[in-house]
Amino acid sequence: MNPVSIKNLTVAYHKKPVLQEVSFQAPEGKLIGIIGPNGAGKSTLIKAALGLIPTASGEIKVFDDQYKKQRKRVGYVPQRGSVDWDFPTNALDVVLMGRYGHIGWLKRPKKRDVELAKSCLDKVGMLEFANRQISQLSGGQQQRVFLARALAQDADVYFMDEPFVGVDAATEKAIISLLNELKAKGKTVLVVHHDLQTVEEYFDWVLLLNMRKIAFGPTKSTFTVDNLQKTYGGRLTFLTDQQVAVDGKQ
Ligand SMILES: Nc1ncnc2c1ncn2[C@@H]1O[C@H](COP(=O)(O)OP(=O)(O)OP(=O)(O)O)[C@@H](O)[C@H]1O
Repeated sequence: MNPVSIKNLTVAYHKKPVLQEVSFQAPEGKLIGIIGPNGAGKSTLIKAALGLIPTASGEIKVFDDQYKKQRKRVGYVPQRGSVDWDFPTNALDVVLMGRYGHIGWLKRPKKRDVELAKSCLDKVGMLEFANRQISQLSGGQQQRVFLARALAQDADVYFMDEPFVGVDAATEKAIISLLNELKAKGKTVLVVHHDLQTVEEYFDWVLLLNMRKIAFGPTKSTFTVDNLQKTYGGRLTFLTDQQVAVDGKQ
C-alpha cells in the first residue's frame, strides 16, 4: 500500500495550469525531498494533496483511500509565512491542535493528551516556552512548535513545506534528526526543500518538479546533474562536480 499516490494531477489558478499531469507513488518509510525552482508548484502540490485547494483533474490517494477518510493519518507542517502568527494562542495549545483528530473537536483534551503534547514540545527543545504566545516566539522557535504539533498528531504520512527556512544550524540539525526518527518508525515524510547542497544527505528519494514531474526516484539515481538541469534550466551553474548554484546562489 502506498502512503501517497498521485495520478495525472493538474492544478490551475485562474485557468492557468501550475501543475500538469503529475504522477508519482511515494514509498513507505522514506524521507522524500520535493525539489524545484520558485513557482514550480511544490506548495501547490502539497495543498492539493491535502484537499486545501481544488484540482482541475487527477486522482490523489492516501493509503489507497480518499484523503478525507485518512485525514487523521496525515500531518502537515505549513510554510511559516502562510500562518497567522498573531492568532492569540500559546505554544502548548498549538501542539494540542495536533491531537484534535484523536480527541474530537469541542471535547476537552485529556490529561494524557496534554502530557503527550508537552513531551513533543520537550522533544523539539521548546517545553520551557509552552505557555508563551506564538506571536512572541522567534521564527525558528515557531517552526519547532509546528514540528511538535506534527509529532503530537502521530500521523503516518507528513507533508512539510520548507521546514528549514529561516532556522539556525542547530534547529536544522534538530529537525533532520526528528525526520530520521519519524522514518525509523516507518513514517513517510515529504519535504519541500530548497537547499540543493543538502539533498543527498537528507533525503532517500526526490521528486524533481517544475510544473511537470521531471523525475522521481531514489536520490542517488535521480538527483543527477542532467535531471537538475532539466528542472532548473539555464539558471543552474556548476561550480565544481559537487556544487551547484541556482541563480548564482549556492
Ligand atoms: N493563490 C494563488 N492564486 C494564483 N496563483 C497562485 C496562487 N498560489 C500560487 N500561485 C502560482 O502558482 C505557481 C506555483 O506556486 P507554488 O507556491 O506552488 O510554487 P512553489 O514551487 O512552492 O514556489 P516557492 O519555491 O517559491 O515557494 C506560481 O506561479 C504562483 O505564482
